Amino acid sequence: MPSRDSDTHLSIPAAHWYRSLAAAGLHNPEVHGPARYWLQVEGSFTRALQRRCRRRFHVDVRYQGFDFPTPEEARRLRQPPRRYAWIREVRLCGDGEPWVLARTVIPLGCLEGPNRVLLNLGSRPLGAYLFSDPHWHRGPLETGVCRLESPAHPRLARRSLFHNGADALLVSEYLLPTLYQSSPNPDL
Ligand SMILES: C=C(O[C@@H]1C=C(C(=O)O)C=C[C@H]1O)C(=O)O
Repeated sequence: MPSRDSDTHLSIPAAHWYRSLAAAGLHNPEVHGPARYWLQVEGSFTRALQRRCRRRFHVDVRYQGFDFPTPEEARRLRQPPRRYAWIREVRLCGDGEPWVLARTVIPLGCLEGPNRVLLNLGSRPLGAYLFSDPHWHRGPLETGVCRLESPAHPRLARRSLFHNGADALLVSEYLLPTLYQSSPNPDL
């Protein structure tokens, strides 16, 4: 997937998506290692990362604007190809270090009424909005196996649709190895 980031190991990689962790594990057994906690953690991912921080959590917005989703994203969202969506790419950083790269595709239908606020999130985490509004419901998590580009590059990812009535947006989170290689579980 093309990414706007010039820092190559911090750019969003191409990934294959699997409906279950077990299916992804056949392609990369690393899903059963320390990353597993992060691939499966329920509730807001932002909250889980904040619990892992010693000092400060912040969202570093790398890109946001209207653009075309990839063909695979459009299929997952059941959108016709080449229809504009609001696309947001961020780094989720803990204690000053990037831990996760996230890409969110928000079809135009999700941006009506009060959800127009999604256009102006800035560095406020998307999860804080989605999990505070009872109209949004998360669908099942998928596990992504990324194309390997360098040792510091994300190798594993997770994504899910968030539904609001007939509308849905797609949130994909790519784990940087620094997140799970030092301390796999925030409760440890
Ligand atoms: C969906 C969530 O929101 C997080 C915040 C994001 C953002 O601000 O763009 C992107 C991905 C998420 O990990 C969450 O916290 O679960």
